Amino acid sequence: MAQAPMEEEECPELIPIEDQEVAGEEAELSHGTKIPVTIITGYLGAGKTTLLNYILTEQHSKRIAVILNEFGEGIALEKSLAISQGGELYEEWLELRNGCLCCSVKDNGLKAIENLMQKKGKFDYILLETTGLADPGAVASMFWVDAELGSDIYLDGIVSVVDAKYGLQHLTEEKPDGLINEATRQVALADLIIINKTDLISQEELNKIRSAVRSINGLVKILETQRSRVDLCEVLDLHAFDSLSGISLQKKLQHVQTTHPHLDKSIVTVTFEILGNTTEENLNEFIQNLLWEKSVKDKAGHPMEVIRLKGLVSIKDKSHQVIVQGVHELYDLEETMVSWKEDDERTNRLVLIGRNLDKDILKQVFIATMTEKQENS
Ligand SMILES: Nc1nc2c(ncn2[C@@H]2O[C@H](COP(=O)(O)OP(=O)(O)OP(=O)(O)O)[C@@H](O)[C@H]2O)c(=O)[nH]1
Ligand SMILES: [Zn+2]
Repeated sequence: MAQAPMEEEECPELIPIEDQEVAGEEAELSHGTKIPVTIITGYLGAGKTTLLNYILTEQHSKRIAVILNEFGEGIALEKSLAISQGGELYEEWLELRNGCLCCSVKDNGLKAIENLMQKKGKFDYILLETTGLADPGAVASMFWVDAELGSDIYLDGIVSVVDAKYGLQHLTEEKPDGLINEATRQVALADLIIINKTDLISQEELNKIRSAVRSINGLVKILETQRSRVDLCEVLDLHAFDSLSGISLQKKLQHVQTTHPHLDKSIVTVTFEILGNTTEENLNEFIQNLLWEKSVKDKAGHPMEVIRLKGLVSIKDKSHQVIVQGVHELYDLEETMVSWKEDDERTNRLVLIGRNLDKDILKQVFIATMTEKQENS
C-alpha cells in the first residue's frame, strides 16, 4: 500500500468555542485559537465539491465552515441557497444542522475567508475549495504573506483530489510554454492526496496512477476513495505547515525516498541527510540560491526548480530542531518543540519536490555551504 505510516493517529479534538470566547485577546497569541484552513485542490472534475458536500452532510461533531467555489448539482443544500446571477461573489452563509457553515463563492476564496472571519466563534475549521486550475502554492502563499489573515487563521494543509480515471492524462499534459502543468503542481504541493473515482478503473490502472503520484511526491499520504468518502480525521488537522508537525515530521521524513522520473519531464522527490550543524545564515543562503536566484543547476546546466521544500535541520546554537517549509519561492524557518538530545545526533534532513533536481549536487551544495562558514568562524 502506498500510504504514509501515520494512519493510526487519533482524530484530534477541536477546542470548544466557549473557551475561545472566554479566553479573549490573551488567547489570541497562542496557536490554539487560530482557525485552521485546509485548501482542497484538484483538477477540474476530480471530486473536490463532492468531498466538501460529503463533509457538510456527514454527521460529525465539528463545526466546519466550507467555502465551495461553485455549486455541485443535486445536493440537498441547493434548495436552500439561491445561486447568484452573473457570477458575482456570493456571500450568504448557511448554518447547517450538523453545525457546519457553508458558503458558495466564485473565484474569490480569500474574500470569503475575510467575510467568514466576521462570524468568528461559529465554527472552528475552514475548508476552502480552489478552482480546478488554481495553483495551490499561490493560495497557500497568501496565508504566509498576509499578516492580517495570518493572525486569525493558519494553513493546516493542502489536500489534492486526483481523478483516478483521467489523472494520468492530466499529469502528462504538456504546457506549450514548458511550465509545469497544474495537475502536477497540485500533486507536488499536496500534504494529502485523495485518488477518487476508483470505481471507474481496474486495479492495474489504480496501481499506475498511484505510482505516478508517488513518483512526483515521495512524502505525501495517499488515500483511495469513491465519491470522495474519507474519514474526516484523515483530512483535518494535518499540521503540515507548523512547528507542531516537528515530531511527526521527523518520523515521516525517515520514510521518504528519493523517487525516479516516471512521466516525461517529470517532477521528482529528492531527499537526503547530512550530519552536523548548519547556521541560519548558511541555510538561508542555500535556500535562497535554490528558490530565488535559481543558481543551483543540474548536470546538464538546467536550473533546479523547487515547488515544495520541507525539512528538519540543526542550526548551531539552537537547542531545538528547526523546521524548514517552502512553497515555490516562499519559505519559512521555525524552531520546533523537539530538542536535540545529544550533539552527535544532530542532523539535517531535507525533502525537495521539483524539476531538474539532482540529489548528489544538492548534497554537495548543502555540505559546501556548511563548511565554508565554519572556516570563516
Ligand atoms: N464515478 C464516479 N463519479 C464521481 C465520483 N466522485 C465524484 N464523481 C462525479 O464527478 C463529477 C465531478 O465531481 P465534482 O465534485 O463536482 O468535482 P470538482 O473537482 O469539484 O469539479 P470542478 O469544481 O468542476 O473542478 C460529478 O458529476 C460527481 O458526481 C466517484 O468516486 N466516482
Ligand atoms: Zn467543484
